[in-house]
Amino acid sequence: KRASVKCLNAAHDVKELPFQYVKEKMSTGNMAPCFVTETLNRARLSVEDDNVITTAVKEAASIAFAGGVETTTSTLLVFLLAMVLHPEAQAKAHAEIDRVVGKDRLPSFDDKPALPYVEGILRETLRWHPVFPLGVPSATTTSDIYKGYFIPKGWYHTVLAKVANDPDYQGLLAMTHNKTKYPSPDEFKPERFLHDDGSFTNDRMPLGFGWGRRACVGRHVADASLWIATASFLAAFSAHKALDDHGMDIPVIPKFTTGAAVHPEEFPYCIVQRFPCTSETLTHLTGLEQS
Ligand code: HEM
Repeated sequence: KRASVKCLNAAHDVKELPFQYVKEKMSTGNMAPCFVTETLNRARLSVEDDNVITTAVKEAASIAFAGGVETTTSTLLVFLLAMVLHPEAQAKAHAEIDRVVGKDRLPSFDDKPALPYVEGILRETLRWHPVFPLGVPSATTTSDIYKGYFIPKGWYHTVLAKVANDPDYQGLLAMTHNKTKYPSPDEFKPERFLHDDGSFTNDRMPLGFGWGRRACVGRHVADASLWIATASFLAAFSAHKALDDHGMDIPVIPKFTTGAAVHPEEFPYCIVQRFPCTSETLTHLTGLEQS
Protein backbone atom coordinates (compact mmCIF):
# COMPACT_ATOMS: atom_id res chain seq x y z
CA LYS A 1 0.00 0.00 0.00
CA ARG A 2 2.82 2.38 0.88
CA ALA A 3 4.45 1.74 -2.51
CA SER A 4 1.21 2.39 -4.38
CA VAL A 5 0.72 5.72 -2.56
CA LYS A 6 4.24 6.70 -3.62
CA CYS A 7 3.46 5.74 -7.23
CA LEU A 8 0.21 7.70 -7.16
CA ASN A 9 2.02 10.79 -5.88
CA ALA A 10 4.77 10.41 -8.46
CA ALA A 11 2.18 10.05 -11.27
CA HIS A 12 0.51 13.24 -10.00
CA ASP A 13 3.81 15.16 -9.73
CA VAL A 14 5.06 14.17 -13.17
CA LYS A 15 1.91 15.71 -14.61
CA GLU A 16 1.64 18.79 -12.42
CA LEU A 17 5.14 20.04 -11.57
CA PRO A 18 6.66 20.53 -15.03
CA PHE A 19 3.37 22.05 -16.24
CA GLN A 20 3.24 24.56 -13.34
CA TYR A 21 6.89 25.41 -14.00
CA VAL A 22 6.12 26.26 -17.63
CA LYS A 23 2.97 28.25 -16.70
CA GLU A 24 4.90 30.33 -14.17
CA LYS A 25 7.65 31.07 -16.66
CA MET A 26 5.08 31.92 -19.37
CA SER A 27 3.38 34.40 -17.03
CA THR A 28 6.64 36.35 -16.68
CA GLY A 29 7.41 36.06 -20.41
CA ASN A 30 10.45 34.02 -19.50
CA MET A 31 9.76 30.71 -21.22
CA ALA A 32 11.42 29.52 -24.42
CA PRO A 33 9.02 27.87 -26.90
CA CYS A 34 8.38 24.20 -26.13
CA PHE A 35 5.68 21.56 -26.68
CA VAL A 36 3.55 22.95 -23.82
CA THR A 37 3.76 26.65 -24.79
CA GLU A 38 3.09 25.95 -28.46
CA THR A 39 0.20 23.54 -27.87
CA LEU A 40 -1.43 25.81 -25.28
CA ASN A 41 -1.22 28.81 -27.60
CA ARG A 42 -2.53 26.90 -30.60
CA ALA A 43 -5.38 25.19 -28.71
CA ARG A 44 -6.60 28.54 -27.35
CA LEU A 45 -7.33 29.67 -30.91
CA SER A 46 -10.02 27.01 -31.35
CA VAL A 47 -11.10 25.74 -27.90
CA GLU A 48 -12.80 28.01 -25.38
CA ASP A 49 -12.81 25.92 -22.22
CA ASP A 50 -9.43 26.50 -20.56
CA ASN A 51 -9.87 23.45 -18.31
CA VAL A 52 -10.23 21.18 -21.33
CA ILE A 53 -7.10 22.64 -22.90
CA THR A 54 -5.08 22.45 -19.68
CA THR A 55 -6.01 18.83 -19.00
CA ALA A 56 -5.29 17.69 -22.55
CA VAL A 57 -1.93 19.48 -22.82
CA LYS A 58 -0.87 18.31 -19.36
CA GLU A 59 -1.72 14.68 -20.17
CA ALA A 60 0.00 14.78 -23.57
CA ALA A 61 3.14 16.45 -22.19
CA SER A 62 3.44 14.10 -19.24
CA ILE A 63 2.98 11.01 -21.43
CA ALA A 64 5.71 12.26 -23.78
CA PHE A 65 7.91 12.99 -20.75
CA ALA A 66 7.28 9.60 -19.13
CA GLY A 67 7.61 7.69 -22.43
CA GLY A 68 10.54 9.63 -23.80
CA VAL A 69 12.97 10.65 -21.11
CA GLU A 70 14.23 7.39 -19.63
CA THR A 71 14.17 5.56 -22.97
CA THR A 72 16.10 8.26 -24.85
CA THR A 73 18.60 8.78 -22.00
CA SER A 74 19.21 5.03 -21.68
CA THR A 75 19.86 4.73 -25.42
CA LEU A 76 22.34 7.62 -25.26
CA LEU A 77 24.13 5.87 -22.37
CA VAL A 78 24.42 2.73 -24.51
CA PHE A 79 25.85 4.92 -27.30
CA LEU A 80 28.39 6.44 -24.88
CA LEU A 81 29.38 2.97 -23.65
CA ALA A 82 29.81 1.77 -27.23
CA MET A 83 32.00 4.76 -28.11
CA VAL A 84 34.21 4.20 -25.04
CA LEU A 85 34.61 0.50 -25.90
CA HIS A 86 35.01 0.94 -29.67
CA PRO A 87 37.43 3.74 -30.54
CA GLU A 88 37.78 2.33 -34.07
CA ALA A 89 34.06 2.88 -34.77
CA GLN A 90 34.20 6.33 -33.22
CA ALA A 91 37.23 7.29 -35.36
CA LYS A 92 35.36 6.29 -38.54
CA ALA A 93 32.38 8.44 -37.52
CA HIS A 94 34.68 11.39 -36.75
CA ALA A 95 36.34 11.06 -40.16
CA GLU A 96 32.95 10.92 -41.92
CA ILE A 97 31.62 14.00 -40.10
CA ASP A 98 34.81 15.99 -40.68
CA ARG A 99 34.68 15.17 -44.39
CA VAL A 100 30.96 15.87 -44.89
CA VAL A 101 30.19 18.59 -42.35
CA GLY A 102 33.60 20.14 -41.75
CA LYS A 103 34.82 21.47 -38.43
CA ASP A 104 33.06 24.84 -38.26
CA ARG A 105 29.49 23.82 -37.67
CA LEU A 106 27.41 21.02 -36.18
CA PRO A 107 25.62 18.43 -38.35
CA SER A 108 22.02 19.21 -39.31
CA PHE A 109 19.24 16.91 -40.47
CA ASP A 110 20.10 17.89 -44.06
CA ASP A 111 23.44 16.09 -43.61
CA LYS A 112 21.80 12.82 -42.57
CA PRO A 113 21.79 11.06 -45.99
CA ALA A 114 25.51 11.84 -46.39
CA LEU A 115 26.43 10.35 -43.00
CA PRO A 116 25.73 6.59 -43.39
CA TYR A 117 28.34 5.53 -40.83
CA VAL A 118 26.81 7.78 -38.15
CA GLU A 119 23.45 6.24 -39.06
CA GLY A 120 25.01 2.77 -38.69
CA ILE A 121 26.28 3.67 -35.21
CA LEU A 122 22.79 4.73 -34.11
CA ARG A 123 21.10 1.61 -35.57
CA GLU A 124 23.76 -0.63 -34.00
CA THR A 125 23.22 1.12 -30.63
CA LEU A 126 19.48 0.36 -30.83
CA ARG A 127 20.22 -3.25 -31.84
CA TRP A 128 23.12 -4.02 -29.46
CA HIS A 129 21.28 -3.18 -26.24
CA PRO A 130 17.61 -2.24 -26.72
CA VAL A 131 16.03 -0.38 -23.80
CA PHE A 132 13.34 -3.05 -23.42
CA PRO A 133 15.21 -6.34 -24.00
CA LEU A 134 12.08 -8.41 -23.44
CA GLY A 135 9.75 -6.00 -25.22
CA VAL A 136 6.77 -4.39 -23.48
CA PRO A 137 4.05 -6.63 -22.02
CA SER A 138 0.50 -6.44 -23.36
CA ALA A 139 -2.87 -7.88 -22.30
CA THR A 140 -5.37 -9.58 -24.62
CA THR A 141 -8.86 -8.09 -25.08
CA THR A 142 -10.38 -11.44 -26.10
CA SER A 143 -9.58 -15.01 -25.11
CA ASP A 144 -7.20 -16.66 -27.51
CA ILE A 145 -5.32 -19.88 -28.07
CA TYR A 146 -1.78 -19.50 -29.30
CA LYS A 147 0.24 -22.64 -30.11
CA GLY A 148 -1.81 -24.65 -27.63
CA TYR A 149 -1.62 -22.07 -24.81
CA PHE A 150 -4.95 -20.67 -23.63
CA ILE A 151 -4.75 -16.92 -22.99
CA PRO A 152 -7.92 -15.87 -21.12
CA LYS A 153 -9.77 -12.60 -21.67
CA GLY A 154 -10.30 -10.13 -18.87
CA TRP A 155 -7.77 -11.67 -16.58
CA TYR A 156 -4.74 -9.45 -16.39
CA HIS A 157 -2.33 -11.61 -18.23
CA THR A 158 0.79 -10.20 -19.78
CA VAL A 159 1.86 -11.30 -23.22
CA LEU A 160 5.50 -10.96 -24.23
CA ALA A 161 6.99 -11.69 -27.62
CA LYS A 162 9.22 -14.73 -27.42
CA VAL A 163 11.28 -16.20 -30.19
CA ALA A 164 11.63 -19.96 -30.01
CA ASN A 165 14.74 -21.94 -30.93
CA ASP A 166 17.25 -19.56 -29.43
CA PRO A 167 18.64 -20.76 -26.14
CA ASP A 168 20.75 -17.61 -25.69
CA TYR A 169 18.28 -14.75 -26.03
CA GLN A 170 14.66 -14.12 -25.11
CA GLY A 171 11.97 -11.71 -26.31
CA LEU A 172 12.99 -8.66 -28.29
CA LEU A 173 16.68 -9.37 -27.70
CA ALA A 174 16.29 -12.64 -29.63
CA MET A 175 15.18 -10.56 -32.62
CA THR A 176 17.85 -7.87 -32.43
CA HIS A 177 20.40 -10.67 -31.80
CA ASN A 178 19.13 -12.96 -34.57
CA LYS A 179 22.36 -14.77 -35.45
CA THR A 180 21.39 -15.29 -39.09
CA LYS A 181 20.57 -11.65 -39.68
CA TYR A 182 23.19 -10.16 -37.35
CA PRO A 183 26.16 -12.58 -37.12
CA SER A 184 28.20 -12.36 -33.85
CA PRO A 185 25.32 -10.37 -32.37
CA ASP A 186 27.08 -9.41 -29.13
CA GLU A 187 29.71 -7.48 -31.06
CA PHE A 188 29.20 -3.77 -31.79
CA LYS A 189 29.59 -3.44 -35.57
CA PRO A 190 27.97 -0.43 -37.28
CA GLU A 191 29.18 -1.89 -40.61
CA ARG A 192 26.37 -4.46 -40.49
CA PHE A 193 24.02 -1.61 -41.44
CA LEU A 194 26.11 -0.64 -44.47
CA HIS A 195 26.47 -2.10 -47.96
CA ASP A 196 29.96 -2.89 -49.26
CA ASP A 197 30.06 0.52 -50.98
CA GLY A 198 29.45 2.22 -47.60
CA SER A 199 25.81 3.20 -48.27
CA PHE A 200 23.14 2.64 -45.60
CA THR A 201 21.14 -0.62 -45.90
CA ASN A 202 17.86 1.00 -44.81
CA ASP A 203 17.54 -1.43 -41.88
CA ARG A 204 16.41 1.23 -39.40
CA MET A 205 16.16 -1.26 -36.52
CA PRO A 206 12.56 -0.33 -35.65
CA LEU A 207 12.07 -3.42 -33.43
CA GLY A 208 13.06 -1.59 -30.23
CA PHE A 209 9.99 0.62 -30.65
CA GLY A 210 7.55 -2.31 -30.68
CA TRP A 211 5.18 -3.20 -33.51
CA GLY A 212 1.51 -3.34 -34.44
CA ARG A 213 -1.20 -1.20 -32.89
CA ARG A 214 0.68 -0.38 -29.71
CA ALA A 215 4.01 0.51 -31.33
CA CYS A 216 5.75 3.51 -29.78
CA VAL A 217 3.93 6.69 -30.84
CA GLY A 218 7.04 8.73 -30.06
CA ARG A 219 9.35 6.73 -32.31
CA HIS A 220 9.87 9.46 -34.90
CA VAL A 221 10.62 12.09 -32.24
CA ALA A 222 12.91 9.59 -30.51
CA ASP A 223 14.68 8.68 -33.73
CA ALA A 224 15.24 12.32 -34.67
CA SER A 225 16.43 13.38 -31.23
CA LEU A 226 18.77 10.37 -30.94
CA TRP A 227 20.23 11.09 -34.37
CA ILE A 228 20.87 14.78 -33.74
CA ALA A 229 22.27 14.07 -30.26
CA THR A 230 24.68 11.36 -31.43
CA ALA A 231 25.75 13.24 -34.58
CA SER A 232 26.33 16.48 -32.61
CA PHE A 233 28.21 14.62 -29.89
CA LEU A 234 30.48 12.93 -32.43
CA ALA A 235 31.11 16.24 -34.23
CA ALA A 236 32.18 18.03 -31.06
CA PHE A 237 33.54 15.40 -28.69
CA SER A 238 35.25 12.07 -28.38
CA ALA A 239 34.62 9.57 -25.60
CA HIS A 240 37.44 7.52 -24.10
CA LYS A 241 38.27 5.24 -21.22
CA ALA A 242 39.10 7.21 -18.09
CA LEU A 243 42.73 7.14 -16.95
CA ASP A 244 43.96 6.06 -13.53
CA ASP A 245 46.63 7.92 -11.49
CA HIS A 246 49.37 6.24 -13.58
CA GLY A 247 47.84 7.34 -16.87
CA MET A 248 46.59 3.84 -17.65
CA ASP A 249 43.13 3.08 -19.09
CA ILE A 250 40.61 2.06 -16.45
CA PRO A 251 39.00 -1.10 -17.88
CA VAL A 252 35.29 -0.95 -18.63
CA ILE A 253 33.27 -4.12 -18.13
CA PRO A 254 29.77 -3.46 -19.47
CA LYS A 255 27.03 -4.29 -16.98
CA PHE A 256 23.35 -3.52 -17.33
CA THR A 257 20.62 -2.87 -14.81
CA THR A 258 17.82 -5.41 -14.67
CA GLY A 259 14.09 -4.83 -15.06
CA ALA A 260 11.69 -4.04 -17.88
CA ALA A 261 13.69 -1.01 -19.06
CA VAL A 262 17.45 -1.36 -18.73
CA HIS A 263 20.48 0.89 -19.10
CA PRO A 264 24.24 0.52 -18.57
CA GLU A 265 25.36 0.61 -14.96
CA GLU A 266 27.69 3.48 -14.10
CA PHE A 267 31.08 3.15 -15.83
CA PRO A 268 34.21 5.34 -15.87
CA TYR A 269 34.71 7.45 -19.01
CA CYS A 270 36.29 10.66 -20.17
CA ILE A 271 34.87 13.10 -22.74
CA VAL A 272 37.26 15.31 -24.70
CA GLN A 273 36.38 18.33 -26.83
CA ARG A 274 37.73 17.65 -30.36
CA PHE A 275 38.32 21.20 -31.59
CA PRO A 276 38.48 24.62 -30.01
CA CYS A 277 34.79 25.62 -30.09
CA THR A 278 33.33 29.01 -30.83
CA SER A 279 31.02 30.21 -28.08
CA GLU A 280 28.17 30.13 -30.65
CA THR A 281 28.73 26.40 -31.27
CA LEU A 282 28.91 25.69 -27.57
CA THR A 283 25.72 27.66 -26.95
CA HIS A 284 23.99 25.69 -29.70
CA LEU A 285 25.29 22.40 -28.26
CA THR A 286 24.40 22.96 -24.67
CA GLY A 287 21.44 25.33 -24.98
CA LEU A 288 23.20 27.55 -22.41
CA GLU A 289 24.49 31.07 -22.97
CA GLN A 290 28.30 31.04 -22.72
CA SER A 291 30.07 33.86 -20.96
C1 HEM B 1 14.71 5.45 -27.51
C2 HEM B 1 13.51 5.93 -27.26
C3 HEM B 1 12.26 5.09 -27.14
C4 HEM B 1 12.10 3.73 -27.13
C5 HEM B 1 13.16 2.65 -27.27
C6 HEM B 1 10.68 3.48 -26.96
C7 HEM B 1 10.12 2.22 -26.94
C8 HEM B 1 8.78 1.97 -26.78
C9 HEM B 1 8.18 0.66 -26.75
C10 HEM B 1 8.93 -0.67 -26.91
C11 HEM B 1 6.85 0.81 -26.58
C12 HEM B 1 5.78 -0.29 -26.44
C13 HEM B 1 5.38 -0.82 -27.78
C14 HEM B 1 4.52 -2.05 -27.69
O1 HEM B 1 3.75 -2.21 -26.73
O2 HEM B 1 4.61 -2.88 -28.60
C15 HEM B 1 6.59 2.24 -26.48
C16 HEM B 1 5.35 2.78 -26.30
C17 HEM B 1 5.12 4.13 -26.16
N1 HEM B 1 6.05 5.15 -26.31
FE1 HEM B 1 8.01 4.91 -26.69
N2 HEM B 1 10.03 4.68 -26.88
C18 HEM B 1 10.95 5.68 -26.99
C19 HEM B 1 10.70 7.04 -26.99
C20 HEM B 1 9.47 7.61 -26.82
C21 HEM B 1 9.20 9.04 -26.88
C22 HEM B 1 10.25 10.13 -27.18
C23 HEM B 1 7.87 9.19 -26.63
C24 HEM B 1 7.02 10.45 -26.60
C25 HEM B 1 7.37 11.60 -27.15
C26 HEM B 1 7.31 7.87 -26.42
C27 HEM B 1 5.99 7.61 -26.14
C28 HEM B 1 5.41 6.35 -26.08
C29 HEM B 1 4.00 6.11 -25.80
C30 HEM B 1 2.95 7.16 -25.49
C31 HEM B 1 3.82 4.72 -25.86
C32 HEM B 1 2.51 3.93 -25.66
C33 HEM B 1 1.89 3.69 -27.01
C34 HEM B 1 0.59 2.89 -26.95
O3 HEM B 1 0.41 2.08 -26.05
O4 HEM B 1 -0.24 3.07 -27.86
N3 HEM B 1 8.30 6.94 -26.56
N4 HEM B 1 7.78 2.91 -26.63
